[in-house]
Amino acid sequence: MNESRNLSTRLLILYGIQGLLTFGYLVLLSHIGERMAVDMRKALFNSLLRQDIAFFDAKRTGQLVSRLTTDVQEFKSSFKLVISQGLRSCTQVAGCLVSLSMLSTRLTLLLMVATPALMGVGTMMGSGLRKLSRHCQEQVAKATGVADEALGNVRTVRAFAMEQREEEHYGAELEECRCRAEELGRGIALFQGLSNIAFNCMVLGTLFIGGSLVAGQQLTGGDLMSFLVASQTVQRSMANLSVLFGQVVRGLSAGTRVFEYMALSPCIPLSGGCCIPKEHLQGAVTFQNVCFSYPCRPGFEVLKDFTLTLPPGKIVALVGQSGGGKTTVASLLERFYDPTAGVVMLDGQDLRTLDPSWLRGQVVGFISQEPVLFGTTIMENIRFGKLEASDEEVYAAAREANAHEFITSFPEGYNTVVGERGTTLSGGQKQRLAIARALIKQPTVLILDEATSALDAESEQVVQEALDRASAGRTVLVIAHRLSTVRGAHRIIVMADGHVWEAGTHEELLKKGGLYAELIRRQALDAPQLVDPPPEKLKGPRNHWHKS
Ligand SMILES: Nc1ncnc2c1ncn2[C@@H]1O[C@H](COP(=O)(O)OP(=O)(O)OP(=O)(O)O)[C@@H](O)[C@H]1O
Repeated sequence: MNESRNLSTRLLILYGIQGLLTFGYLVLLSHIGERMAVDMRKALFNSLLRQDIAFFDAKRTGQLVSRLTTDVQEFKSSFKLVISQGLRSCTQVAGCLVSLSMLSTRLTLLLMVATPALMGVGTMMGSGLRKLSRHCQEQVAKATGVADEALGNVRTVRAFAMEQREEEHYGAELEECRCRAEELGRGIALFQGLSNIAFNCMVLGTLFIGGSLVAGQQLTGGDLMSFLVASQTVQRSMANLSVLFGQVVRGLSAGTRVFEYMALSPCIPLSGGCCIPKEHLQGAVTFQNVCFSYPCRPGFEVLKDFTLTLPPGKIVALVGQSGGGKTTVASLLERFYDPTAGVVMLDGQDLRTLDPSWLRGQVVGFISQEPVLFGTTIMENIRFGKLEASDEEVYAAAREANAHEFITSFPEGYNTVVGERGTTLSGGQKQRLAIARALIKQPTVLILDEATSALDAESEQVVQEALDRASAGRTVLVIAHRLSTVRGAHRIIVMADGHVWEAGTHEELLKKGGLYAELIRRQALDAPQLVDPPPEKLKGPRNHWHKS
């Protein structure tokens, strides 16, 4: 009794220590794992936000979001499993190998020859499994992309009654996911089945060789039994490791996918380069012999030897056929892309030498046809143009954009939440918020890309008033489809075939009788009243950009 009481007390103390250590390691593991996941997500998100626009042209949002969520989660789970189960199994294997060598060196040596050979085969199978796992995760990301697109554009899906098609599309992608996951499952099953056979053969081998050693009196029967028990612990731990292996494979390929994007460095950095002091900034823009192809379509030249000057404080209109490259010109001016040849200059300085953050944040204001707002308050949406803007500056920008009145008519005023992408606002209201957001940074150069073309006549007039006000004293590039909206521009540039076809004022171009005159004639056929509008119509919403 004394002896067992003694042993029991020691065991009890050991159990206590084990409980405490288990608690400690799990707390530590969760602390490290969660921090690691947060750090990875932050680093990946930072890296994604810094990528070139060309990168986003080639990727689907769902795939990127899947890397931020599923892949990081998978990597974290594997990391935790490897540390908890993996470390335990490895320690057990190492401890038992010491016991085994003390029982019989010869048997242990045999075991140690067989084990690396088996592990070599396992590693080869493992690399195949990793490939399968990567395909599987890519397919999951693809399916997520389909769901993301359908849910993000649910209004369009509903408007075209395409719910069933989207269901089928998503279902097909999920089926593909299932096939790949099952293939991976079969691979892992084969791997585990084979490893079980291998380990059982090793037990059999031990019994066979150990039996002959017992017969030759080189080993006692008791030692052989101890050897078997210890080698079975090794086997159990190895089996655990093989189960863990599947998880590690998934975790590693998830990690590879996350680190792949973290390691990417953009061609156009977010910042760095010089800034032109405000007092010297004039806003003269020059495109000199610019050639450009989108990186995702390298063989297709959108701009060919394109030369254009935007004089400071003047309004230049860019017109031409759809797909002619007008928006591309605006993208180059914002330095979303760099030209493949030629140079874009601001006040005589190559854009590539200027700080892109300064250029986009303080010099160029961009108002597009379909403004995108964030699902937050009106105040925050306007302040997106200049984070440090005071409330007064926000109100002033809203007034300038003809938006103050409608904002204050809402019960919550500037604190009204606009819904995801601004869905709770009308097109004209969204556009005016986008104008306020662009104006708050007091840009020197303003780009208006079909800013009023999505609006009805009434809201177009209100928005146009705001744009007229905003254009005063700024270098303005207006991109327009409807030629009637740009008659008053200081200069009209007609783009065709990727370069400037003709340029001049409305009157000069009409007199010339070239492409512009032809486009005017064609549009006039669609809307005859635009050819020669009566004087009072000139003040209407369809006649803007007068050289006032
Ligand atoms: N991100 C992109 N990646 C690849 N090609 C693009 C991309 N954006 C536009 N393009 C292609 O470049 C060409 C010019 O497009 P762009 O949008 O500049 O024309 P646009 O004159 O503004 O047309 P629209 O008047 O219809 O808006 C088109 O052929 C278009 O398919």
